[in-house]
Amino acid sequence: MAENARPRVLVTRRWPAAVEDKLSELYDAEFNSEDVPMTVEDFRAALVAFDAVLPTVTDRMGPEVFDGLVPRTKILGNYGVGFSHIDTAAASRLGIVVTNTPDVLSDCTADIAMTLLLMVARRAGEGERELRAGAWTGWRPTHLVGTKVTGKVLGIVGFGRIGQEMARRAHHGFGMTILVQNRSKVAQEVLDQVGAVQVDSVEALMEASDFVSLHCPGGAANRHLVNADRLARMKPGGFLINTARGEVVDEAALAAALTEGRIGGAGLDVFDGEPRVAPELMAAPNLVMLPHLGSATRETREAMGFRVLDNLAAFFAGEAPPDRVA
Ligand SMILES: NC(=O)C1=CN([C@@H]2O[C@H](COP(=O)(O)OP(=O)(O)OC[C@H]3O[C@@H](n4cnc5c(N)ncnc54)[C@H](O)[C@@H]3O)[C@@H](O)[C@H]2O)C=CC1
Ligand SMILES: O=C(O)C(=O)CO
Repeated sequence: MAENARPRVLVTRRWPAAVEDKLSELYDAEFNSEDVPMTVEDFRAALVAFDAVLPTVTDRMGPEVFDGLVPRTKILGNYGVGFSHIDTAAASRLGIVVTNTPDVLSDCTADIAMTLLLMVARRAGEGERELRAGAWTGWRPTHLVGTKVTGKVLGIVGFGRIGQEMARRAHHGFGMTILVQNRSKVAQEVLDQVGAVQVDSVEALMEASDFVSLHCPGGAANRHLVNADRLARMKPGGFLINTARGEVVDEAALAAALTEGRIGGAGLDVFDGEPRVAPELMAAPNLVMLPHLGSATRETREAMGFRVLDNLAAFFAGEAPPDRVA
């Protein structure tokens, strides 16, 4: 970069206007005006042309994006907390720093997990569809009878920032008993805030919970963490909620469990290979699906953008970016 030249920054999707304005003010910023996911070739070209590239969850940055490059890019400022779409080891080998946007989206993502839990338990999607179809014949004691949420057991897989927010909502708002399964031991005082008990296996959690909500990262390590065997361990009538990543659940096994009525229902905000949704899921009963809305509030989407800006500012000032993940 020539001395005093502003860093060249590429934003891979459209961002909230306030953040784009700030980026244009501070950097030589370029936006993907068509707002469609970039290809591998687009990324390879970007990595040799820009000082910073700001990708997001729809950008698959696998090894083929980085292979054999001599990049100009020094930082990938991911817009989002999950970064399993980026081959961080390949980026690091090329000396590229990777950052994410934690915390600012935890509330809203937990809200969507709670929304899915309530919607599927109380058959809200079915009810709305029936009413809009003009098929509602009136109140009756046996109409769209769902499952009570208050006082039930919620099992949380992945007790990090979002998992803990989910537990707060469920425990303090709905009197739920919280079980936790986490990769590492959770501090007792953190469990005590929501009266939670940590169990030592996913199996134990599935067997003891009325509702299971997934809040771990995606990626190869957690692919099909919820598989046919673990689904079979759920209580008959139990519910599965996934706002983590699509690949965490074996979707074919989930669709079978729903279709055969082995579990009560499921709520999904994320899908393996999204935006494609597996036909088996489309056909499955007792399933509420949302198009990856976890962080989709005006306030949060702006905060995510400004969090990326904080990381860029620190990086280009020669300081450690606060949210460095690789
Ligand atoms: N639906 C949506 O729009 C959104 C989805 N997400 C997803 O939520 C994930 C979690 O975000 P945060 O809570 O901020 O991350 P975090 O890093 O604070 O928490 C993740 C937790 O999962 C645990 N974990 C990892 N693998 C595990 C396993 N196999 N079994 C049990 N626990 C495991 C970790 O130890 C950690 O405590 C993100 O990685 C992303 O994939 C995040 C934001 C929005
Ligand atoms: O931040 C993430 O990981 C998302 O999935 C979108 O906010």
